[in-house]
Amino acid sequence: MSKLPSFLRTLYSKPLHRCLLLGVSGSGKTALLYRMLLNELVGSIPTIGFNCEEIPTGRATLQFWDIGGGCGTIHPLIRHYMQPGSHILFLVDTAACLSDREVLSWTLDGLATEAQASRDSEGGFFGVAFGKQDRLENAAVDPRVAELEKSVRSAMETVYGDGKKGTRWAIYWNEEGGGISAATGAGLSDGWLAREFLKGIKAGLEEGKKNDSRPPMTSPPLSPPQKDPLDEGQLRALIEKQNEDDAYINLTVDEFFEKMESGMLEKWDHRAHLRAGYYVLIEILWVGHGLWEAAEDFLGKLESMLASDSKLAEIEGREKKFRNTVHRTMTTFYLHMIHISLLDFTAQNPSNLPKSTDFPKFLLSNPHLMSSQLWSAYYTKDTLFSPTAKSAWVLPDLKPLPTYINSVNGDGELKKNSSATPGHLTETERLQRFAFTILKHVKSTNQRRGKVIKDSLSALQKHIMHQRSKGINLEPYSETKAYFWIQILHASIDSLGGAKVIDIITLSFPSFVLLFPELLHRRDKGKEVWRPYYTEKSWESIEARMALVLPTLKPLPNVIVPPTAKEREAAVRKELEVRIVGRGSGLSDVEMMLHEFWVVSEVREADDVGRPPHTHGGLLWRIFSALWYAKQEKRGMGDALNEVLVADVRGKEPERRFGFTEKAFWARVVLKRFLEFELVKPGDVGGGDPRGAILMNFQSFLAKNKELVLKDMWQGYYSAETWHSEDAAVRFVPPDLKETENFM
Ligand SMILES: Nc1nc2c(ncn2[C@@H]2O[C@H](COP(=O)(O)OP(=O)(O)OP(=O)(O)O)[C@@H](O)[C@H]2O)c(=O)[nH]1
Ligand SMILES: [Mg+2]
Repeated sequence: MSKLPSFLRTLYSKPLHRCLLLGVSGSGKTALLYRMLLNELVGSIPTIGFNCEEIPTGRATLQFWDIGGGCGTIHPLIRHYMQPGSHILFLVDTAACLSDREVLSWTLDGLATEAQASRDSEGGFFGVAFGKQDRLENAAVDPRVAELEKSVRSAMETVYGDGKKGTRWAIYWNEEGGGISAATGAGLSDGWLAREFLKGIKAGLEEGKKNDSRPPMTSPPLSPPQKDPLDEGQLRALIEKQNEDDAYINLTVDEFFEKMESGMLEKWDHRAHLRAGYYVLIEILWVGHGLWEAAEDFLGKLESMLASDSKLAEIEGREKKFRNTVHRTMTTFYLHMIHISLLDFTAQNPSNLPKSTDFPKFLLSNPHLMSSQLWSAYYTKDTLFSPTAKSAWVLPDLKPLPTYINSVNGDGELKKNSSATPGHLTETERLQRFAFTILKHVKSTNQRRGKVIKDSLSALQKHIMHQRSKGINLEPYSETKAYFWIQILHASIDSLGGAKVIDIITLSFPSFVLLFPELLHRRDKGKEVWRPYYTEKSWESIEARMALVLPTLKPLPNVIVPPTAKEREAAVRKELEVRIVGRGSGLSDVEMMLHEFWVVSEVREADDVGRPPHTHGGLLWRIFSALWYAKQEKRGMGDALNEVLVADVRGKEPERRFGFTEKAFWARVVLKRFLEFELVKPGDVGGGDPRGAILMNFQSFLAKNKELVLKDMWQGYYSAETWHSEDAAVRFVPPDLKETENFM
């Protein structure tokens, strides 16, 4: 049986309503949220960043986003947490509003601003809750209470008009139930407020349906997807029939694409789409790339096909044969579905990597792909056919994409040891990893090879001396040995040669090793590789340690025998394994040292005044220095972080752009560690340049939290599909692999 039903079965899940919890700073948002969730009063520290919790209510789930800070400071951020249709629950600190005119005016201003913003951005329902009522005395007879309610009501009417109460907004007092209070739990621990708020959301939805002229008030309710007219058996029968008269089965992949790009395919039907996707993906797997490159490749070919067709149609004076347009989300979606089926197919056929001629067999074991309605379980029509989804990759709005991990063990759990450091390494392996990391760095950053090598060698020397001084048993540093491996690996990489080679930038070391087993894999061999070039005496000499000593027997090789097909296949398999299990390769101390060294030197060399961060190191630095200043100036760290988040969400092209989710992720990761970090030297903010002091602290911060230098850390929390989506670029999308709290 195929896996199809496992992810087509769960078509109907509970509706999830996205709700923002707003209110002035200290109004009790966090206390309210956790009273609803845990029925406890949680400690009272101001929220830095945000909390996100799901409160099951009736037959729906309310997903609350509690964003730290008052409306004034966070207002510019709100849109990054909001989606069209997000609902808002605005919390009023009732007691403070009565006793403090300033709080009252902040509250009313904030309320008016957020209500207007919600209206303007097609927001959903807007509720106002009067909290901290345990602090009121004689509320029923206090004229100030009535006065407060009147002001709130009139602010809401100003925004929504007076006829809209109940379907667009509501206020919550809970007079009969004893008020609302996170301290006593009134109105919260029994779920009253959540139920009332959900009622409002639903009333708003009903109203929205009745009145079509108004934009929808919520994320589209989960409607049953359109059913494919064909069931699994029928799909299978269709595939079998098409497999029999498959006109393209004898073409090589290149021939097929040539036909496609020149507009010469007989038809461009669903099967042809799947075939092209399958071919693109198997080629991409060989190179060591993934879905993103596959999507680019596919769309490029599609564009050529459409262009050729138009040209031919014009010349021949006929109608165009292909009517499709380029649709990025649709393409990426199907490629994703083919990709996970392909990984599965690969796992089930361990003897060979999938080939182009396996296409009929592949389809037959994944008949669901043949359904042209497959998308409808994941996307509403409105979302999938929006202009944004056509031009950018947009996440599904009905339910998350299935992942390969899900389809294997159903719970999305990554294997535990995914970031484990490798076991004991020989001196030779350490040097090989050192060399490999440097060469990858040179290739991916386009920096000057000579300078990178020189700097890295001196960093290695320091590192080894430092380790040895701590009593760790390592061979002394040897410039000649380190350089020797750089040279050997460089020649090996060059031997990979021309087009469609494995891309070493994405390759992990354990996979790379399999390409050159004779040189790198077998420990004893690796140990002796220097023998043809150096005499033992010169190899082990003191001079060879201090400086590069040229080979005494023969020059170092420039050419290395390229890997055989079998070796390449072994490497690709290993890499797939690494990717399927998450980043399974682990890094040694030497590799970690290099990454840390590069981050620090980049920050030290950059003149970053007012420049948006465009590298990972730059982003870390920006977040760290914001926190450092906040601490020195005794300002709120939450506000400082919020400023980093709203600033330069998009840096200048063509520099690297950071999406909002990416920045928020790193902000939280850095913050958590910053709170546990003791500043080495506070420095003097008042006079002079504090940069030196920050830099010193930054360096020792990184030394204590080395994992921060790994810019792929997000892979433990997010799927690549989510991380690279347009949604993640413009607003905060929570992790889809691990819970948020794990990194906070
Ligand atoms: N008496 C009383 N105190 C409350 C209530 N809710 C919250 N508090 C207190 O009010 C203070 C602020 O509460 P928080 O929940 O941290 O406020 P917040 O709105 O999340 O604040 P920020 O995260 O800074 O935006 C804390 O000292 C809470 O213990 C309540 O219902 N009654
Ligand atoms: Mg809070």
